[in-house]
Amino acid sequence: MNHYENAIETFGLTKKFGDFTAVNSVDFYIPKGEIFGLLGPNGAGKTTTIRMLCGIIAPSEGKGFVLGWDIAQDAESIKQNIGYMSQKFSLYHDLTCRENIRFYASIYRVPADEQSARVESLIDELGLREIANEQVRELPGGWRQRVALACAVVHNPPMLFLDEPTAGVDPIARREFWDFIYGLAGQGVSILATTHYMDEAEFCNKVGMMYNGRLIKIASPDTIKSEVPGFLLSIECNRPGKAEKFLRSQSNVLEVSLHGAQLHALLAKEEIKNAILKGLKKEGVEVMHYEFIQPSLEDVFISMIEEQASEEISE
Ligand SMILES: Nc1ncnc2c1ncn2[C@@H]1O[C@H](COP(=O)(O)OP(=O)(O)OP(=O)(O)O)[C@@H](O)[C@H]1O
Repeated sequence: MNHYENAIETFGLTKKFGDFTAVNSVDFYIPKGEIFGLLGPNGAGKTTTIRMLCGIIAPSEGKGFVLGWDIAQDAESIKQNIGYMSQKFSLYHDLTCRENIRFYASIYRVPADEQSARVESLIDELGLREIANEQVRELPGGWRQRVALACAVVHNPPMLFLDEPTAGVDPIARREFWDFIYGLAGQGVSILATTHYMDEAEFCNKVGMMYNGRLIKIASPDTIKSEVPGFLLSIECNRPGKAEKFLRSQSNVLEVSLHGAQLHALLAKEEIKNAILKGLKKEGVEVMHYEFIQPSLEDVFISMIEEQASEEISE
């Protein structure tokens, strides 16, 4: 095994498809044993970044190192030493859950006399015992996701790539999934996971926000939260539509969004709250409840994208 400090390092990593730049000069690193979350809307370039790092497609420009190996030269060594769970879990539907895991154990050259023990221990760790003999085609998405995870880690890879591993999976299964991933990181496994779910970013040591092929921000989830420009006031009222219109007309209100029956207003200053509440009353809006809330990563991401878009317009 190579000597390395960072499981991943990239320098100006870029992928062009014809004239289109899918990944634009991305720089980041993942220290050994850390979880890095790549967040961003569809088409941001997350999967393309992973494919380059796994040695599946070649970068157009820039450099990337995985477990100390150069992605341009050592793709085969990388492939043998990573786990990769792609969006379309690559499972064999006519094989059982156990047969799928066993199959991947042979592909990844787990020694023959260790295969059974490893497969059975993963079946237990991931709670797959009751469906171990069922064909994958019979299983709902949440189970398939666990089987795919077992296949991706069967050879104990020190680096794991997870591309939207929990898409379409219910919140309890997502939580269990992340508990397992956390355990792996605790054993020194480094992890790169992409997700659309902002709440999942909170399981990560660092989060990279990707948009239009660029990594627009890298920070810890807490840092990102603390960087939100303003104070987020949540308002519950009887006429949300009218309240929204009023709030949008106020220059001190930076953003307004509707979340079910609640309005979120991002105030430039904390002290304008009273004037806002008075203004709503004057408009005939009855406020039942209000409170300042901690912005979610989604709130922060939206404001970063807006900032980025306005920078691009002014360039
Ligand atoms: N082989 C390809 N040829 C041409 N364009 C491609 C190719 N692969 C990806 N793209 C384009 O590159 C952009 C980035 O795609 P990518 O799949 O990396 O995004 P993503 O952030 O992973 O989004 P998603 O969550 O939808 O997978 C998209 O506009 C996509 O259409």
